[in-house]
Amino acid sequence: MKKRIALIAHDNKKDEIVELASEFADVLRQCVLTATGTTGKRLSQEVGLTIERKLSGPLGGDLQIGAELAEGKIDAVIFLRDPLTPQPHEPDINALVRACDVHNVPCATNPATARILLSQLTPRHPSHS
Ligand SMILES: O=C(CO)COP(=O)(O)O
Repeated sequence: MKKRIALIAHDNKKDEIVELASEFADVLRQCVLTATGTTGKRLSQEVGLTIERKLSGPLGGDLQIGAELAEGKIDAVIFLRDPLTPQPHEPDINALVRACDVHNVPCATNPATARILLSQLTPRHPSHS
């Protein structure tokens, strides 16, 4: 069954999620993707991924993804948070990360962890020995 991945990035991290998604585009194309509004728009326009877009984060997108996750509909979350900029919807952000911990869903909050997570989803190529 296809993995269901949520992709989210704060504004200062959007270039990084585009770079990450480009790097792992082959893997991500094999997954069912969802994203918050602006992140999803950039990933579909700049990386060409097919993504279900929720509302923008400050308007409730994190909560929509958190609700799906609580229902068992999300297998992993890539959430590139900006730790240096206050966010008006901080409670929503915390709720999503908390939901990951409650339901034991992998949640990568920085690119280094995201690369490890996405590498695990990369199909192994059989050797031609
Ligand atoms: O704010 C966000 C996550 O908390 C991201 O929302 P956007 O992808 O709409 O910018």
